[in-house]
Amino acid sequence: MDTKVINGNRSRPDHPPGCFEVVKGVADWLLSRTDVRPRIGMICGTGMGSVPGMINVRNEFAFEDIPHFPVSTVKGHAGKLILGFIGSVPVMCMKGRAHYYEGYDIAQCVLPVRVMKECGVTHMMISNAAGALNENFQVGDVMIMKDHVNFLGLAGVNPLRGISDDRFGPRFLLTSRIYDKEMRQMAKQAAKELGYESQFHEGVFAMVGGPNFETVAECRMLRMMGIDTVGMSTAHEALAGHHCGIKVFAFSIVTNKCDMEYDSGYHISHDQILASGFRMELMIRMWISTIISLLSAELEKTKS
Ligand SMILES: O=P(O)(O)O[C@@H]1C[C@H](O)[C@@H](CO)O1
Ligand code: HPA
Repeated sequence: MDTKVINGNRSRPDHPPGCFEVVKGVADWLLSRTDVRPRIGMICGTGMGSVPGMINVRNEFAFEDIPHFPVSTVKGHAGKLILGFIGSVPVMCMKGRAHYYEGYDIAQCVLPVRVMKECGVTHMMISNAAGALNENFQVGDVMIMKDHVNFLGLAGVNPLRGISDDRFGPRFLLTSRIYDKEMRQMAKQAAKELGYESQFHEGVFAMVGGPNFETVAECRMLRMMGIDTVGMSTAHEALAGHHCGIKVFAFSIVTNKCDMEYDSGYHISHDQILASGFRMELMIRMWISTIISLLSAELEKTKS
């Protein structure tokens, strides 16, 4: 049997999903098919669908055509990986994502993030659609993440679980500064410059496993815990990005309020969430474009 030792750990036979050799192989596969050397990686969830339209596209791949890439089965998630430029900034952009609730192993869910790192990405922008727990948030608002509660991670459904490979990052990771302060500042500055300030907040996101929406008791618990928005993605991607040294920025697009009252008759559906996200696409596009202009000066400084 082919077993080998990585970091003092005896690995399982063959390559476990998302191990370094697989990630490197996928990155090499992509880099041999494009001349783009991306610096910014983007994961576009619901409501960020117009952002890929800003890209001067050089190459586009369907997720299903990329070896080992998890394929999205959710309506509204196109499942395309785009390489190109926004202005002069080389980007690698996922139009849609695969979620843990679709049945993937958590390591498979973050494979694209690790591939981004191996392709040269230094900064990452992640978005999701989320329900608002904070009473001051309205549908159509945006919440910049300053922190998260990763319920899956806390329960051990963690992409850092398993054999520790230093080529990704350390065994024991400090996560108290997971969301990059400079990028958060740029995002707030961009919202101010565009006159969007009243719709933008900073707060704490909670990732739950989904795919069901939360019960009233769960929503009340989350609010009591000081959580502002809740959704079914992002925290594991942010964790994997931070682990491998990428500067991470993430935000929630508030597509609905959470149901806090029994027998309220309030209804949440994926189609409503898609419609709310769609209404915000123009604003998000302008905002992301402004953040990227602000970021491009910093990227110039660290060009290799
Ligand atoms: O990929 P995101 O997190 O934006 O997708 C949202 C959250 C759930 O996956 C689903 C619920 O409607 O859409
Ligand atoms: N809960 C969980 N995930 C979500 C929600 C929600 O209310 N809205 C959009 N994604």
